[in-house]
Amino acid sequence: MSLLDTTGGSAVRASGLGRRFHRTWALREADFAVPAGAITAVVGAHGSGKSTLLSLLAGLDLPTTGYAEVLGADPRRRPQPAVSHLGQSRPLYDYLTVAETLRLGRELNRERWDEPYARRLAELGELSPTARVRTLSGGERVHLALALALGPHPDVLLLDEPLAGLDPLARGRVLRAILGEAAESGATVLLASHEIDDLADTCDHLLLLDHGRVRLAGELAPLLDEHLLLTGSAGEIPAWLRAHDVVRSRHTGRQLTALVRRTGELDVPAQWRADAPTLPELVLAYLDPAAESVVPA
Ligand SMILES: Nc1ncnc2c1ncn2[C@@H]1O[C@H](COP(=O)(O)OP(=O)(O)OP(=O)(O)O)[C@@H](O)[C@H]1O
Repeated sequence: MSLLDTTGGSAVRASGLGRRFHRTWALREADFAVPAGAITAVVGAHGSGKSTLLSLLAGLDLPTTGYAEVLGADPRRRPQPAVSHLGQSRPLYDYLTVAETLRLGRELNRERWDEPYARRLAELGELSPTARVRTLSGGERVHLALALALGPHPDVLLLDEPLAGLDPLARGRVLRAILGEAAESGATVLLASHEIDDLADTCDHLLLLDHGRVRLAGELAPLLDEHLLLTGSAGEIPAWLRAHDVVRSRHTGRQLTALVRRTGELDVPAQWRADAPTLPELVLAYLDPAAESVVPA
């Protein structure tokens, strides 16, 4: 398995990183590194360990095994506020107004806070400065929480489902805000999301978790290049195909479709069709439990 670049310039690194809750391993033996400035999609089914990983990287939780490094330091000693974590619970004070919340953000991040930028982010969500947090809709809370997270221009941004509960228009706005921040300040972004379609044009790296294990990690374009979506006549998986990693194979009517990870040269016979997979096709092939997989577990 190719892992994210573990040579110099990593903003985030994990080695043997694991977290067990009672008898459940939420994350196991995670080894990867994320280069500075990368925008990484953290994807996986429900319960695959995404939030656990982001909490460990944010220093909000302790690993059971291994270690993580963020900006060259133990996440628990992270240089505040160079690392921002936006959790799924969007921690906000219900009794404050939007303006008071932003003021609190400024007070907590005096050295780095960019007031006009934070205000612009809040305006993106059409938030009235005098509105109380408890009166905001789920989407409006996301905008406010994002303004708090991005306001200090963090070097590393850990976002747990920032798009959840947003309509398609708002998802686009939020993604553009995140990308704008990354482009402007060179921030490293790890973005956990189930909205894989939205991530395809946004992220340049991928970290795919499956039952707490890292199944795929790396730069997105080469990862996509390593895989092929092959379509041919239904029947046994031919021997020339079995020489590679068949991630998923499926029969639909008279057709056999297989997503394959090339392990060397692959000459596709003329009667077979070969396509480059999209990001959603790649992710679903790895995660779909109904797959007739021949990859060893
Ligand atoms: N505090 C906890 N105590 C016990 N089990 C936990 C705790 N936090 C997470 N888990 C378990 O660890 C596993 C991974 O959970 P995690 O929340 O990291 O997954 P996730 O990929 O973020 O899921 P989702 O997509 O639903 O947000 C799950 O089986 C979950 O039940």
